[in-house]
Amino acid sequence: MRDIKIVIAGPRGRMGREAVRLVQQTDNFHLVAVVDHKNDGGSLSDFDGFSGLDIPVYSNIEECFQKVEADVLIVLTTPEFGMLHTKTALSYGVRPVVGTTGFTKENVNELEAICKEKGLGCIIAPNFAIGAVLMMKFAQLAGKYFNDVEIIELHHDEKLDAPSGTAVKTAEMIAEVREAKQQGHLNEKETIAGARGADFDGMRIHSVRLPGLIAHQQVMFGATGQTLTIRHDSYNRASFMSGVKLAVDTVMKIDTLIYGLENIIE
Ligand SMILES: NC(=O)C1=CN([C@@H]2O[C@H](COP(=O)(O)OP(=O)(O)OC[C@H]3O[C@@H](n4cnc5c(N)ncnc54)[C@H](OP(=O)(O)O)[C@@H]3O)[C@@H](O)[C@H]2O)C=CC1
Ligand SMILES: O=C(O)C1=N[C@H](C(=O)O)C[C@H](O)C1
Repeated sequence: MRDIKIVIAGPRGRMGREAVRLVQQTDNFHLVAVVDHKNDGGSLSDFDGFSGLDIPVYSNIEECFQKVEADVLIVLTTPEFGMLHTKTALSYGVRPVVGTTGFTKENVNELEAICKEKGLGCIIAPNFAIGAVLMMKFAQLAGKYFNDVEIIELHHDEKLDAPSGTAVKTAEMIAEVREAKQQGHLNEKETIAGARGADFDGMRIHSVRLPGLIAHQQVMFGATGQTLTIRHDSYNRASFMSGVKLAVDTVMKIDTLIYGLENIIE
């Protein structure tokens, strides 16, 4: 297995901390730097929970790639910075593995064009958990047979984007196969704005935010006399790490952009 030199953006975050652990535990992965907008210089070991990790810290991603040779950037920052970090990595010939959510269709298209032009791999994964990827695939299968669907995503209350990247991806995948339909009663009216959730191609997406939750989603289908519910729960962030590992290994072997782990799992 070839050695892969990795930079992580957002190392002090909930996902970033897990990713640092993953890289440390994987023989052919080597953490060469981290990008942390609030800290510049010094070492990752200066921060709580990273003792012994003598890894350089850069606040400026451009400076990071000018000084450090890297193969892959793992992007685990906030929706506001995800696009900037991904584009910067590509401009330095570094392959991005993007966990950050909140990308628009236009963002994905723009990145796809850059990857094509440069012949570089990039993976954007709205959800790295294998169970969540299966939940989306199963929901897509069900969407061929049921055209009434409501997606209910439930997350911790520190989450910045709504709906979740997973919910949007699920809706996109269902929309590829579902017979178009505007759901609910033709004359339905919200007496409180937002009561019926977000409208994606006539499907509804509901976002629940509560302390105590991590990342959960159920996709409910309905037809005469029956419902079908497909549900996935992540109880911790370690649940995402086998997907991050798969994405890092895979991004080194591709020269285009892949949006969604369902496109790379066997
Ligand atoms: N694809 C997947 O499977 C998963 C994706 N996610 C997504 O990953 C992202 C991160 O989630 P999570 O870890 O929970 O969020 P956190 O808020 O815990 O972490 C984000 C981290 O990014 C840091 N940060 C913000 N801006 C910058 C910047 N410009 N440069 C460097 N670091 C920066 C923040 O620092 P500070 O707080 O100091 O500002 C923080 O440490 C979200 O978009 C989330 O939706 C989450 C879980 C799974
Ligand atoms: O912010 C999170 O926590 C998560 N974000 C991703 C999303 O928006 O779908 C993936 C997972 O649901 C956890």
